Amino acid sequence: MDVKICGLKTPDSVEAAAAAGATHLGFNFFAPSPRAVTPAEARLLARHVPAGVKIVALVVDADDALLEEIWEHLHPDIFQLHGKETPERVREIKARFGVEVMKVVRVAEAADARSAEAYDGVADLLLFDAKPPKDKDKLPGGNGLIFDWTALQAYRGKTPWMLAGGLDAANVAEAIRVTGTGAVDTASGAEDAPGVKSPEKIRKFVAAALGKA
Ligand SMILES: O=C(O)c1ccccc1NCC(=O)[C@H](O)[C@H](O)COP(=O)(O)O
Repeated sequence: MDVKICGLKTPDSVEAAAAAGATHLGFNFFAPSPRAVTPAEARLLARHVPAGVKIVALVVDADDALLEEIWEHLHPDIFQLHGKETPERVREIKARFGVEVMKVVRVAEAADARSAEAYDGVADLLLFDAKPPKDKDKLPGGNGLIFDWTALQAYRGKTPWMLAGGLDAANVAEAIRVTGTGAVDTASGAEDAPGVKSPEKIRKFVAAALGKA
């Protein structure tokens, strides 16, 4: 089981996630987010990431200048594209950096899951997440919202995928059972407050995802 902890901002939380057995650690470069870090900060945090654990750089409709800056500081294993990036933009980013790309697809119903098939042969990985609320002051992700997991039964694509959206230690085992996913991700489900990770909640989330709770 792959387990990603997203929106890490401190060495302690990076170390807690890696020690718990997380396979992917996410740094968030969307400036308005309470989880945002700068590329320079991420470079320092990355020193606490053990070999073999994948570094994921989360961006939202990032321009080339930001992607370059992140690339120079961090050399992430994966760019997580959490905006409205088209298949063409995904292809462009892959060609430019030669890096894996995980495209986020927001799901509320079966048609949303099917729309992900447009990224087949383009994205290396998909991340199915909940649609954000319509209010303008809400973030495009990391809102701790669950979606109807059964909508994913409609997905017929070939691209491997990860599940996100309101997952926490209490519901992740059920999410895995219902969807059959082999990869899960949380941001707010391992926090005491937006942007404040809890080492205890991180440990509990990873243990529950790995069936060790
Ligand atoms: O976390 C944010 O603040 C954020 C801002 C803008 C786009 C995406 C964002 N977060 C996404 C994630 O951290 C996760 O990959 C995932 O979607 C889970 O979020 P959550 O529902 O909080 O567990």
